[in-house]
Amino acid sequence: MTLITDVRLRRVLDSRGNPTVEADVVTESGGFGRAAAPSGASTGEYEAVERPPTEAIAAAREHAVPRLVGTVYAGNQREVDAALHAADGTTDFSEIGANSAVAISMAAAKAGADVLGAPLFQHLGGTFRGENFPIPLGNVVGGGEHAADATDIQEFLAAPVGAPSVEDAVFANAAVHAAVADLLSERGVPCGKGDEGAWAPSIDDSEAFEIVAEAVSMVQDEVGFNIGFGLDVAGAELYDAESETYEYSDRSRDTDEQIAYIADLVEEYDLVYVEDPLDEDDYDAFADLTAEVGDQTLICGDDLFVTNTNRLVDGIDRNAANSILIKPNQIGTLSDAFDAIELATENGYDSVVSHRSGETEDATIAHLAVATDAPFIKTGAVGGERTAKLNELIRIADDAT
Ligand SMILES: C=C(OP(=O)(O)O)C(=O)O
Ligand SMILES: [Mg+2]
Repeated sequence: MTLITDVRLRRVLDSRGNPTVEADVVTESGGFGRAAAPSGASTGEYEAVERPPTEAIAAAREHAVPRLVGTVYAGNQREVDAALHAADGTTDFSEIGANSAVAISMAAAKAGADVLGAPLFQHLGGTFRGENFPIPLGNVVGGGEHAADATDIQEFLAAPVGAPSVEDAVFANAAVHAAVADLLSERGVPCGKGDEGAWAPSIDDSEAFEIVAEAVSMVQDEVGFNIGFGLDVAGAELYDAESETYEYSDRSRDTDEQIAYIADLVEEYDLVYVEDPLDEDDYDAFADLTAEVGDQTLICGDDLFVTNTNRLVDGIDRNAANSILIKPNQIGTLSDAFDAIELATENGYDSVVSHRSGETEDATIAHLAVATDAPFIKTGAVGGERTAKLNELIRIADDAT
């Protein structure tokens, strides 16, 4: 019943107004799935390759579609993803593009769920999934590669760790986002939003820390549960390999100073989450920081691990980080993303399923997080392409998908 009978690919718009790949998968019995690839701006050096959409679509039509249609069952995700790898023939999807691969992989999963008449999370995770929900990390202030003239640190994230339900958590993040706007306005700071909907004021990091800490504490008092906050430093974007320093607007830090700086921030703001505090090549520095503060906070590898089990094995061997960001398009298929989550879980690393800065209304990651029992999801706080995922989580909790 889930035999794939058609795969259609097209260019659609992403949230930055750039073209991206959308895939439709149709099965023998009329099952249908549609999914679109997201796209990063602060991409890791070791990510699978995103090709220009027109090229990715042409290559996938030539190499992948003939291998899937009439041969592969959408209900068998491993088979779909193995066919995508075989069609591509490289280790990094540089032939058909990770954007074509991930769009097809996710669309096939949805077509498989459609035939079964099961919600996507249940098709992917099994019948006993759907009881636990990830804590949403929502960025409320940001800069780095996501906004010009804003903070050096890429993302300041609300983390409603004490929320009694996913719905409460989602609304708490939106309330922190709104509280930040009020505080900025009180200070007379004008601002627009960055790529992910976070406020992007022209302030330095220390002022952002003050404002976010205050906003979090205000909302925490209102809602009566614990809200922490976290960061995505996007350290690789700050790191200058030539001088071996992290370049902030007001100063440079060498690696030891960067480790000490982050450890101080964890202490001072009781941070519950720190993503990519260090350069993507520096496992040793990640290990040093994890040894120092890893019992107090999550140290998460995004550009460090790029959802890749080979890189995660290296991290586990060296005790670098204690958490991994999971972005399906960094690795190209849902099966590979699943393998990364499984390996992480087996080794005590928490998984954080994540959006990209360039997104669409696709909500697959909400289902992926529930299917894998991931403890966290990072998908923004406001904005249509972000709320697509947050609202889907609320619907899953309400049994309404
Ligand atoms: C979501 C992120 O940004 P991008 O998609 O630009 O890599 C991130 O760095 O975690
Ligand atoms: Mg990141």
